Amino acid sequence: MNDVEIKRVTKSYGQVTALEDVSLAVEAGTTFGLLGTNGAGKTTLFRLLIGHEAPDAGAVEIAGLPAERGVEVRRRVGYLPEHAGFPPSFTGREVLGFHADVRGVPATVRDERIAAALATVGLADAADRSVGGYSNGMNRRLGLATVLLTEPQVLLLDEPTAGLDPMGVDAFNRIVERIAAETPITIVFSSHSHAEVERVCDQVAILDDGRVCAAGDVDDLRRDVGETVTIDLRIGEDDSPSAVADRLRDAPGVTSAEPSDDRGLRVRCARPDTYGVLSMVHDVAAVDGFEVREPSIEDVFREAIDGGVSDASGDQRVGSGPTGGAL
Ligand SMILES: Nc1ncnc2c1ncn2[C@@H]1O[C@H](COP(=O)(O)OP(=O)(O)OP(=O)(O)O)[C@@H](O)[C@H]1O
Repeated sequence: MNDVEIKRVTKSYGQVTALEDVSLAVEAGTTFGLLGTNGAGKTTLFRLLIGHEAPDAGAVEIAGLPAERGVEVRRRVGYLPEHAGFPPSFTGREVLGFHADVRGVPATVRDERIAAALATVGLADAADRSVGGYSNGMNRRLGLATVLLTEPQVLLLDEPTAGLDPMGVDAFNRIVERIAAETPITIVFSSHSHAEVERVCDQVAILDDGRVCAAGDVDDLRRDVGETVTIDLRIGEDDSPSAVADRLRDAPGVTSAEPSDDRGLRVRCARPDTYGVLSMVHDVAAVDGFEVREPSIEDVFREAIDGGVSDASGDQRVGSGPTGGAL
């Protein structure tokens, strides 16, 4: 059973097409990552899912309801927008009390739900402090607590860790992972970070300029590009990475070869050709060091943005443009 069904959705704001012919399905119980650069259309997709806006074309269903039935949808779906803020003089517990009332949490379970939400996000000890004194990370965790109060079927988290320091990102993501493991909730989680999506999500869709350019199981997508490895080399001072890249680019098995900085060279090649490529570099330049990297979601993203197309069925066409690092 799918908790999210987006069928051929298009949404424009004046001349700007925010989403174009987007189709996605999220199976119940999945943690689904929406990965995309600034302006890719992630927030627009969330706004359509929660029924704050309607698509120009296509259909959106969530938690078994058409998204246009906004009030009913919001009883089943918890939406944490990108910039959720709270009155600084309120305590964490008061913020949650306010949200419990607004969201119609029954009085009989109100205090119990608030205590459970505080415990889940690790704020029980800070519950009676005013949120003006909370760190950024604590504020985000309080935001997460507000959307847990109704025990939703689906959680929509729009870039919940944007702007947090690595410790804050880690703390937030550990909570999301625990919720995903211990409850049947379906989670849709948007991010700019490949590493984060790879860690937290089972499924991913990569959005670029309003279009889905790859989607599917995180492991399957990684396997699709799994025959390509990335070799990061440090080239000795007497040689030029761009000259070495020029010589390698057309060599057998090499997908791409680009200087990565004034001494760095990044080569992508078919796994069986790794040794041959390293030998070729050694033949033409002094190498101070190298690292061979297995494929990651970042590689999937680059393939997709460079022109490849993939979908959840595993049907993939891989692009061959430069590996420019889109994020
Ligand atoms: N209300 C609006 N009016 C006009 N243009 C809009 C509006 N909302 C979004 N857009 C445009 O639609 C496109 C998609 O925006 P959206 O906010 O959905 O992207 P995003 O992936 O969430 O970006 P970010 O990572 O920066 O939050 C952008 O070009 C944006 O400028």
